[in-house]
Amino acid sequence: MALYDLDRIEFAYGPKTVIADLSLTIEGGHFYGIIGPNGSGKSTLIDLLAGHLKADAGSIRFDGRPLAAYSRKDLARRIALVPQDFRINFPYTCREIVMMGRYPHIPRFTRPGADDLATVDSIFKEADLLGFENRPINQLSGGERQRVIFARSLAQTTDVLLLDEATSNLDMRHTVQLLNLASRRVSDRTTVIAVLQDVNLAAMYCDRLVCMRKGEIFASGPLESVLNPETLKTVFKVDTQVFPSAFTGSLQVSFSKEVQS
Ligand SMILES: Nc1ncnc2c1ncn2[C@@H]1O[C@H](COP(=O)(O)OP(=O)(O)OP(=O)(O)O)[C@@H](O)[C@H]1O
Repeated sequence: MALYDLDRIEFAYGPKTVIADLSLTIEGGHFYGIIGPNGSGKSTLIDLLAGHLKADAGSIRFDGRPLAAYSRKDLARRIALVPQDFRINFPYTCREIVMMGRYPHIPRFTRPGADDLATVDSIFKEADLLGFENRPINQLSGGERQRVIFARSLAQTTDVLLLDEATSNLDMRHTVQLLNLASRRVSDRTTVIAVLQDVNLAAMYCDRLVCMRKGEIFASGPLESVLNPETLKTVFKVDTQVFPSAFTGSLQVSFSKEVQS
C-alpha cells in the first residue's frame, strides 16, 4: 500500500490556483526529492502533505486513511516538517526547542520521561550540536537555527520527514551532515520528502524524484528516469549535461551559462 495517495488535488491561495489536478503516489521507505522552478508549488505541496494546508478539491490519503481524518497529535507523531523559514522571537533554549519534538509522544499533564531526555541527548550528539543546548534560539545564525529545527524533527521520531529547503542556509559540511542523517533515517524505514533547489544534492541523496512545473507534476519516478537533460531543459530552460560522477558515484548535473528564453 502506498504511504501517500494524492488524487486530483487542487489548491488556490485566494483566487490564484497554484496546484492543479495533481495526482501522485508516494511509497514508504524512499528518499524523495522535489525539484522545480521558483513558484512551481513545491512548498505548497509539502504543506499539503504535512496537513497544514487543506486541498480545495481531490483527496489525500495517508497510510490508507484520509489525511484530514487524523488528529493534529496523531499527525505530529507520524509526520515531521522542517519549514523553509523558521523564526521565533522567544528566547527558548535549543534544548527546549528540540524537546518540543517529543511533545506529541508525551501524555498530557506529564513531564518528559527518561526516554525523552535520552532521545534529545543523543540527537544533540548525532546532529553535531553539542554546546548549543543552552543557547537561546533567537540568538543563532540562520544556518545554526536551521540545524536545530532539523534536530527537533529528528526528535519527533516520525514515519515521514518533510524537508522544505532544509539545507538552504548550510555550508557544505553541514549540508552533507544533515542529508546523511536524513538518509540514515531512510535506511531505518523513514520516508524523507525533501524540496531541494540544488539538483546535484538531489542526485546524491534521492532515489525518487518529483519534478514540478506550474503547479503540476511534470515528471516523477526513479531518479535516473527523471534527471535528464530533456526534462531539465523543458522545466528550467537551461542546457545541462547529466553524467555519473567518478568522484561521488552519483549522477551529477553540469549546466551551461546560457539561459533559454
Ligand atoms: N500565502 C500565499 N498567498 C498567496 N500566494 C502564495 C502564497 N504562498 C505562495 N504563493 C504563491 O503560490 C505559488 C507557489 O508557491 P510555492 O511557495 O509553493 O512555490 P515553490 O515552488 O516552493 O517556490 P520557491 O522555489 O520559490 O520556494 C507561487 O506563485 C507563490 O507566489
